[in-house]
Amino acid sequence: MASICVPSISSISNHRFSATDSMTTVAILSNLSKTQTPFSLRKFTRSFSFISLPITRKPFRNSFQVRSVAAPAEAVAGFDEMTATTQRKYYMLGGKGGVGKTSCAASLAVKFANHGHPTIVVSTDPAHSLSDSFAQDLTGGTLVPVEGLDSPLFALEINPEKAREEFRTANQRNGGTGVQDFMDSMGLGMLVEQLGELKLGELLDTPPPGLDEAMAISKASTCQVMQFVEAPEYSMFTRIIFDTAPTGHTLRLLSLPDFLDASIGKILKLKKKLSSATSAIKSVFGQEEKQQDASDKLEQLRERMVKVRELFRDTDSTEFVIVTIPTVMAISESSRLHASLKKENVPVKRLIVNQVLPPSTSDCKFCAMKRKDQMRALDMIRNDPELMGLRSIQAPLVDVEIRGVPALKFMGDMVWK
Ligand SMILES: Nc1ncnc2c1ncn2[C@@H]1O[C@H](COP(=O)(O)OP(=O)(O)OP(=O)(O)O)[C@@H](O)[C@H]1O
Repeated sequence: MASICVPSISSISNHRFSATDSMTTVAILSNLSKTQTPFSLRKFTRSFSFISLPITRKPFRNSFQVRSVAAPAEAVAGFDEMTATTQRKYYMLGGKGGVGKTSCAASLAVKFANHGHPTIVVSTDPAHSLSDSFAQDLTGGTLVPVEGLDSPLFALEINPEKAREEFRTANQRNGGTGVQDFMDSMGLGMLVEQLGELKLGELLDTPPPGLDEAMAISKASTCQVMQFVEAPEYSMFTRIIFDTAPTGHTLRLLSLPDFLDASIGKILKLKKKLSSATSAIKSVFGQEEKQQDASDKLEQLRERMVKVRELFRDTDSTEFVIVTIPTVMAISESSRLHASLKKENVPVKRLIVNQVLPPSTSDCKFCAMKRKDQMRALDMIRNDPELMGLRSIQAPLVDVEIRGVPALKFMGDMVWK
């Protein structure tokens, strides 16, 4: 009998129960029938071509199971609890590039929607892949309904170009072409040089590579998140999922509100100190209104950033899920990511180890070597002081790309239990 080394979506979708099925296969299939309406289950099976590749079932026994690596992880809620309340929850998924962040985020969004939660999945990664993952056009920087589900699921790819453009235009609208004019309009022109220490000038005019983008996204995300929180048209959504950019970018994004808050706070303080001394001169030159306007806007931005920062550190409403793969490099990066998130007080409970090779019973030497290598990496997680306390969830490497709603549903049922 031919055997394959990895779980096959196509085979599983065409599968009939039998007494010889491994527990895992039965679990997958019974999960599918439990969570899908007969209609969507039909759609699921229809969406894959039926190739009759027999799968070697026995070795799969443990490969889909959720494994906890340390005692505190036992207390981490399973999917039933994640879905239990209608109180709004935010999930951020992050990790090294290419490990499966988008697939995990999109699969969680599909699963929440299928469990009756009106859901939004937001990509803050400048190199968006939500559209590719859902196999639908979700571009444009606005909320787009995801097709193929019976419940409301919307996607949003934050457009960094648009956000950056808006940021620059707003900056120019504040009275000129750059930071000097902006600061002049605040009555702080002469302080621009002294503000070098804050790096605000650089930040606004000639940001180092990547920082303007991070800032634009941070601003767009901040505004977007606040829109989710405040605007009545979003109040129906009970689950908001962020597919974040690879590690470095995400960390900068998380720490930017703090940095900007401190910078804006310092500017406002300076402005206050100077305002009484300069108000007479300002009123003569008729700049009072413009200054007040700029000052109010800065204050508003600061308040929003404080709110967003608090929201992302609120253990009741928010969770950051780290996604990794069983390689030394990815795990080392996940460990550093967790350390940084802890420092930022961002709640982390779960670690998804994606693309784990199930044991092979064929004589594929490459598969056996690869699996051995992955087992060493999994050991590393068990012994890593940063990662050992997280609930570790293993997701197998499957034999086709995870693309489209049915495949995401399949993945969601493997990962989110
Ligand atoms: N368990 C899996 N089995 C097989 N293929 C997978 C699995 N998880 C993800 N993939 C595939 O791996 C590729 C990368 O996945 P994905 O885009 O989700 O990663 P990412 O971490 O979001 O990447 P990026 O950092 O580039 O945004 C995709 O082609 C996806 O279909």
